[in-house]
Amino acid sequence: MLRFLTAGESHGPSLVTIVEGMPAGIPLNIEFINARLARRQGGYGRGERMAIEKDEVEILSGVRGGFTLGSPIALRIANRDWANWREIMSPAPGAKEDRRVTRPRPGHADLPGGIKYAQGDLRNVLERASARETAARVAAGAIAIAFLECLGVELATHVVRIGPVQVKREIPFDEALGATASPVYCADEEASRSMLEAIDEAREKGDTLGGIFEILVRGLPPGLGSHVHWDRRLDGRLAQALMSIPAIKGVEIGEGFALAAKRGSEAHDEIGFTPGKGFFHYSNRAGGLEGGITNGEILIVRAAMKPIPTLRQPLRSVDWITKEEVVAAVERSDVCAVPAAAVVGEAMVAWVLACAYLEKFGGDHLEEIKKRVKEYWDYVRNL
Ligand SMILES: Cc1cc2nc3c(=O)[nH]c(=O)nc-3n(C[C@H](O)[C@H](O)[C@H](O)COP(=O)(O)O)c2cc1C
Ligand SMILES: C=C(O[C@@H]1CC(C(=O)O)=C[C@@H](OP(=O)(O)O)[C@H]1O)C(=O)O
Repeated sequence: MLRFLTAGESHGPSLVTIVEGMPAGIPLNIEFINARLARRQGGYGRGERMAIEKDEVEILSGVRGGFTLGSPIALRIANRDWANWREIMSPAPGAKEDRRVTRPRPGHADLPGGIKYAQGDLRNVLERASARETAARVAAGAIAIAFLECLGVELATHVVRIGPVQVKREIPFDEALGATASPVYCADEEASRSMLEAIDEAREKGDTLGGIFEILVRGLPPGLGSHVHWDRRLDGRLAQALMSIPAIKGVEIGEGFALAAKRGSEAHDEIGFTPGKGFFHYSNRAGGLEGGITNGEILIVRAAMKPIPTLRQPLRSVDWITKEEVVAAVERSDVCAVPAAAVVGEAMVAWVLACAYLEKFGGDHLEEIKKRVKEYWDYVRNL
């Protein structure tokens, strides 16, 4: 079984990831992971924290000579900001009473987390609820991407909405691959410019924006996931993985919510067959998944992110200790983090797909898995 755990507070010394169950023999180098960490830090609309951090991974175990060993892979990403928080975040006794966070921010874990974990200082909740943790996920996801690339799988991730600005046309896979050149990771030039303006306007007003990103995956065989049980359906697993990203509030597969308004005759993908290539669909409204199983078409997954909840013009709240009406705490914050969230989304989708591959094909060394995958493709193409 493939799994990963992360640990680390936003302003603690570092983030830690342990990846367990990754096969041996996957080529992996630090630059490959760091490039993805840098991409997560980027994207127009980020706040001052990203000027402090320069995320770089340290590989503590599980990789030798540029290849995974099959043993647990332990990764560490240092928090540079730790130097400024040493005293406040110290594990030693002696709470800093005067520095407590007591004005819960609407839209954050501050209040429900404070109630649940019975904390006098809401910082004890927000430190771990912070999306800083997603850097650790991107590091784990990079290993999953390295694995998938060896199996001929490609991922393209792009932003399709920021606040009121939506991309008005369908972006094909190869064009989506180029989205990283845009400051908002959007492949459409005109929409990209309007997105930048929308973010600037929100910043000027002390406001924030959300949006939608899309992940396309090419090269998946039909047959990953299963219809036989609720927790084996790949659509459900992808949705869970994406929804677990802070601030993600909706996930769509294929045409998703729009399908609800269509007639059946306009909603489904007719089936065709080419000898020597196998079955195909004439359209891909299902986004590559039917019955919780990949159907051989490009996987299309979208996720909607709500606007960043920390506002420079804060919303009403109630002091956690005195119960007086106050305005919410203002922490330094991003104005828009949809491009960054898209990178995290890509990592999570890659992770779920890596799990699905291992479940279907098994194997402990990459070459063993590649052989099984190739045999399966031969079967699929020659049906
Ligand atoms: C990459 C990324 C960056 C984020 N940056 C901020 C931020 O700077 N300020 C903030 O208040 N929320 C930020 N968030 C959102 C909060 O972490 C999130 O809304 C909060 O943890 C509550 O979780 P929920 O929205 O899933 O309910 C960010 C989310 C992501 C994915
Ligand atoms: C640190 C990251 O994002 C943070 C996510 C975040 C939140 O509340 O989720 C709040 C901000 O933290 P800070 O208050 O330290 O500026 C963001 O910068 C990161 O993405 O690496």
